[in-house]
Amino acid sequence: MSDTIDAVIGRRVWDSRGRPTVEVEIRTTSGAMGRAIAPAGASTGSGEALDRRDGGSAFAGLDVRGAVASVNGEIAEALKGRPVDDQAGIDRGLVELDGTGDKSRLGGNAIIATSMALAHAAAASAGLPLWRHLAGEGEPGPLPLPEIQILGGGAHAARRVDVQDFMVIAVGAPDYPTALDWTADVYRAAGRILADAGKLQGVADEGGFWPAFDSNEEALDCLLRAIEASGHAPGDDVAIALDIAASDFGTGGRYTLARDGREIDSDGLSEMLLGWLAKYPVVSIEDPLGEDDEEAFARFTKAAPAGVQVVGDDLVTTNAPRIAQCAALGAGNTALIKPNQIGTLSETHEALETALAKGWGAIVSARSGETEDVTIVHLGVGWGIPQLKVGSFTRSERMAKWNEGLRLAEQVPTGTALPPRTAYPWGRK
Ligand SMILES: C=C(OP(=O)(O)O)C(=O)O
Ligand SMILES: [Mg+2]
Repeated sequence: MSDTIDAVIGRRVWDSRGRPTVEVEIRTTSGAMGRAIAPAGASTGSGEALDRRDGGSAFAGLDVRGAVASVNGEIAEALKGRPVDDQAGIDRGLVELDGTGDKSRLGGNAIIATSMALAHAAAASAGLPLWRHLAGEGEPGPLPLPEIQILGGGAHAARRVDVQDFMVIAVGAPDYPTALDWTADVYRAAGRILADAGKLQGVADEGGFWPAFDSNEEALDCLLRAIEASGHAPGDDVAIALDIAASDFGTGGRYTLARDGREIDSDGLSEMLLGWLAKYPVVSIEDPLGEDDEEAFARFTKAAPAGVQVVGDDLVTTNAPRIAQCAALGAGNTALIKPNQIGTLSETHEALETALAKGWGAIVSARSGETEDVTIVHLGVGWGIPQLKVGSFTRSERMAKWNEGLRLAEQVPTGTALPPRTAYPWGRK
């Protein structure tokens, strides 16, 4: 007889932007416990599950008391007595109980925290680490390759520059711990360069430096110089990854650039970005065009140099049918996987499987509003997702995840090595 759910507790806790969010704790009759916290995005895609938010005065529209009440009321009532290992059945039940299609009645935040807490409780009940429980009978993947923000911009840094994330991927690192070492070298080098130039303005939402740059290109030049100054070979050892988050500065194929207010069309934006791909060692570019600009997204994907990863985030919002639709159009070749975009772990897994079945790559990702929750690292290992995106290499809500990866590196039976270089499209050696 499988262990059953005894109690579901919703709790109001805080995220890294100082906003309330939802924590869920699930206890079983055998005494097992699982706990998870919902993250929150700032540059959200329009297809995302909707958080339930409320509150007056300082928290107008930002509080989560209603979502917490959903957990302690309807959700707790529906889950009590159910087998803790029935993730698929319970996730389906949550979607049906909500009944809206966008999860707005119970709250996307209430539902994803419940769904993730359930996985933690089932793992604890079985006496397994979460990654092992998630892998089931299958072989867990190796540690995912880290994608880490060095400079922040866009909606996460008051639009000082258009591009939201200037990141690095240590493509030449032999293993996960070394990838973190090399990224730390680049982060420190960037800090020194910015401080010397008097361009430092603290850190953006995800902990990357928030520089006083006057153009996207100035940021790209700085990042390239930081890689060089760190002693690692740009492109071969440490490459650049960008999240343009273009939906944040354009709709209907018209884009407005932050510094000069200039408006450009889809072709103009594509041309600018393709120029960067030719000039800088960029191996991955996310949301280069807006979520409603699929045709241009497809043209860009085709025009991008071979081996460059073109990632859909706002474009596909971790939604399996949408990933299939974009794959058919040729818009993108890699899906960003954010569990709270779709709202349950089962639907997240379906999105991942759809992406992989279409020949796409996949990156499991944190949100700009985060907490100490480390569930996504276990998804990366348990489900064999090849890459992991978690903002910067500072701020503890980010370090909780990178450090959890180091712990898992001691446990994953396939060892700590990244998949063979040839498994990655950007292999350059
Ligand atoms: C992590 C991101 O930011 P947010 O959580 O604000 O969507 C992103 O756009 O990839
Ligand atoms: Mg993004």
